[in-house]
Amino acid sequence: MMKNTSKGQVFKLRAGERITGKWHRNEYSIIRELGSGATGTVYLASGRNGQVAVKTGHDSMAIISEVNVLKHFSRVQGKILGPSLIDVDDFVHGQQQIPFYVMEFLKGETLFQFMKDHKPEWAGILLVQLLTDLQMLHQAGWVFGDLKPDNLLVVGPPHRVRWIDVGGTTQVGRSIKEYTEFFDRGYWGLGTRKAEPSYDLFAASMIMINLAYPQRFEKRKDGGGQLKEAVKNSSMLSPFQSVLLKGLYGKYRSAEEMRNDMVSVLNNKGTSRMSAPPAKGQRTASRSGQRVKKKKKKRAVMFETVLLGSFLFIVYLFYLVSQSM
Ligand SMILES: Nc1ncnc2c1ncn2[C@@H]1O[C@H](COP(=O)(O)OP(=O)(O)OP(=O)(O)O)[C@@H](O)[C@H]1O
Repeated sequence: MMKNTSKGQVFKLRAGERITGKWHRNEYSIIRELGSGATGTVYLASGRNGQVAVKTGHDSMAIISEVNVLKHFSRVQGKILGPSLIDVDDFVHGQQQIPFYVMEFLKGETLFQFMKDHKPEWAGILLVQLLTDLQMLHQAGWVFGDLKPDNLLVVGPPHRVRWIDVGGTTQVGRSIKEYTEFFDRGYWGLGTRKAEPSYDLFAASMIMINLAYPQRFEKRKDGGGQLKEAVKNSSMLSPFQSVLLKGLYGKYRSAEEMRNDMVSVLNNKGTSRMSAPPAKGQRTASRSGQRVKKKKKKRAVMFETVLLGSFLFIVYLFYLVSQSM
């Protein structure tokens, strides 16, 4: 099913309203709306143990299906991939019984907000984190499906990409349940809509393309060639070209393979910059020339120090990522 963009919501809860679960009797006080989509609306609310995200819907089957996916996520190798599930219940609103579930509130920024304040290298680091989680999900027999920036948040520090909206998660081998054209390899003529790891890896590459082209773009005749061109023409993406193109063309067998390639590119990027040749034309005989030379040298040392610092920071981040696995 292509994602329905019409926001068919039956009712809205207002700030300050309280809902009480019919079965578990837990009470939640609505703080504000976080967002809404085809299956329901998500609210920030306060519960007995602090802030939570409450998703209400009108279609109980869709809500149950999301709850089932969240339950599966919580069992994936003991690592929480999506927001953790806290409560599932119904509440009565007028004549209606409304299904809802309560999950961990992920306090974070969208990928676009985050990238505005951070260096382009961060896109690569977030991709590495995403691929690490995808590897676990795939190993557990699931494919994320509707992978796109809207379904990701960056929490922290330490900064970490987390998934939200697990509605599109599909068991390996089935047909992708939900997709968004720009991130769908079927739309670009680069593969089927069968749920397999390579489906998510295509979308992971497209997330990077979307970060470089926030306005997105329409497909032309040769979708594959067009994406290749888009990667080559972007200074943000071209260092990752080999990895992104392999992801787009379905050349990776696993998220782990793509992740390892991405880590190598990030490492090489750090070291090759540090070993860059010194600037030309520094040799002068005069004393003023010597001063210029000294200044340049000082600047070069500072530059190298900053680069070395950034490189060590990236290595430290990888260490944090591996610790959180
Ligand atoms: N656990 C959470 N923590 C913080 N914010 C959340 C959480 N879950 C959802 N949100 C916010 O609520 C918005 C709507 O979430 P929802 O899951 O309904 O996504 P959607 O794609 O808009 O909906 P649908 O799957 O129903 O089409 C998200 O874009 C996100 O900003």
